[in-house]
Amino acid sequence: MKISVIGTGYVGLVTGTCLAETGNEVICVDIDESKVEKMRNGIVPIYEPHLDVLFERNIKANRLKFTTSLDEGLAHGDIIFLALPTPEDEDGSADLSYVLNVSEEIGKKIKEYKVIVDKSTVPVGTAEKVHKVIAKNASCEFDVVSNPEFLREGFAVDDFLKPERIVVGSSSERATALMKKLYNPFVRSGNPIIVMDEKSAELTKYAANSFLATKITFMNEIANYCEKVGADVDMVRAGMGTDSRIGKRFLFPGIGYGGSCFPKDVKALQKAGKDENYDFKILSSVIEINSSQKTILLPKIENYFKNDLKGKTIAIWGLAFKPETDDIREAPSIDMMDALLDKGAKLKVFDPEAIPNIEKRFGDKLNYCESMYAALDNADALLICTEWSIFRTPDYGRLKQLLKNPVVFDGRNLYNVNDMETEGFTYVSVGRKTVNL
Ligand SMILES: NC(=O)C1=CN([C@@H]2O[C@H](COP(=O)(O)OP(=O)(O)OC[C@H]3O[C@@H](n4cnc5c(N)ncnc54)[C@H](O)[C@@H]3O)[C@@H](O)[C@H]2O)C=CC1
Ligand SMILES: O=C(O)[C@H]1O[C@H](OP(=O)(O)OP(=O)(O)OC[C@H]2O[C@@H](n3ccc(=O)[nH]c3=O)[C@H](O)[C@@H]2O)[C@H](O)[C@@H](O)[C@@H]1O
Repeated sequence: MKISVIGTGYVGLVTGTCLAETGNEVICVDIDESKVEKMRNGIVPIYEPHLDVLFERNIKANRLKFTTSLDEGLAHGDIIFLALPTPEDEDGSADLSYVLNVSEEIGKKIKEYKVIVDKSTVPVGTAEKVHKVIAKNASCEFDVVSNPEFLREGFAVDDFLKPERIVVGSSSERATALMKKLYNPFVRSGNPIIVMDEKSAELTKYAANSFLATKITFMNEIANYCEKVGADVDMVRAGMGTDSRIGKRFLFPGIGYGGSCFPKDVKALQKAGKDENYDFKILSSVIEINSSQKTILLPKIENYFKNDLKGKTIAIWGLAFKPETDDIREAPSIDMMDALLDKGAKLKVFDPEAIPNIEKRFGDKLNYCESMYAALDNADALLICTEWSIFRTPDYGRLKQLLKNPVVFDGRNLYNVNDMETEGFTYVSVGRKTVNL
């Protein structure tokens, strides 16, 4: 099939590449000329594990092309995916201007039947709006489908190729048949394509993300309470998670959720509720708790240094909002770094992938290090914000030798508390006892 993808970010590029992998002819359109230039030169513009292999293979096979020309994209695809940004607007709602502006152009430019697929995360009623905007100028038939995306950054290729489900919101039999044909290769293992109306599909996406953010936030509150009463959140998590009704995943407490989606999507659903005079009280709590959770370790760091962080050097491991990505959007590390800089601390930072993005945000305010151990050299303490695998088994001897004080503040509970106690570290984590303070 002929596919066009408008917007070649984390979702668009993965969608385009994976659809090319199953034999479709794909053109990816992006407004960012430098990005398109890079991709034309065979460079994957984002860090996403396993994407490079598929990317290269499909470019070589002539199934994956890139352009800045919307006209070219619209002429090519029978199915046109919109994978455009829907960032948080000033009032918390999703900014639909990217989606609606491109839709307006689509209306003016399409000359034969097309299925316009909204893959961006958008509020209930957007498919209707997109339909209206296109219909204003369209001289041919078209259908609008809502097809929310559930991939996770860092696992995007795997999630796309082997989705647990595909949601198709469509009230057109013709469009639904095309979508089923397109996605059939991805659901051979028996996972379902769930067809529903457009509004339910749109809400499914917000409900899923908001539920997951709530699950994490609930565990963060349990963790905070564990510290008050001397319980161990790892034990509580294991005890709870084995109940299949609860499940083991997304119960890991820490310094809050970040990323390009949970924060904005929870706020967008809360705002959408408000617009209908519905008060999503649970979401308001989630937003408030997550915001304070991001700096939950700050008072503990201040306490260790007797409220005087001026001139103290803190090493930070992990800056991306989660491992296996270079994405720093809403990363808890940013809140911690802002707060520490504000208190007069100096920061030596390391992340395997996110430093270029962090450098754009912080400039020369930080000391960027080439390795995890270089960051420790002469630092007064270590703070961990992201659980990259390489941090999991450090050389404890080297850690102690390089740090001025053997103290680790761990926002992701990477280490066994008893091991850290035996190794002689002052070890502060989330929802577990602090040792050697
Ligand atoms: N990042 C993720 O893991 C997931 C994101 N989503 C949703 O997918 C949508 C896209 O998200 P990302 O891929 O993360 O965004 P992104 O910011 O990484 O990529 C968006 C791309 O669209 C391009 N663009 C902007 N205006 C354009 C235009 N007029 N014409 C052509 N290209 C244009 C930008 O240059 C950029 O390359 C959002 O609604 C997001 O909520 C959904 C599931 C997962
Ligand atoms: O809409 C989206 O963009 C995507 O948002 C999330 O994916 P992503 O943001 O890539 O990453 P997650 O693995 O979900 O992690 C999000 C945040 O929650 C935090 N988290 C996750 C799990 C956990 O147990 N504890 C926890 O604090 C992570 O550190 C991270 O900051 C969802 O998992 C995807 O299904 C969805 O498609």
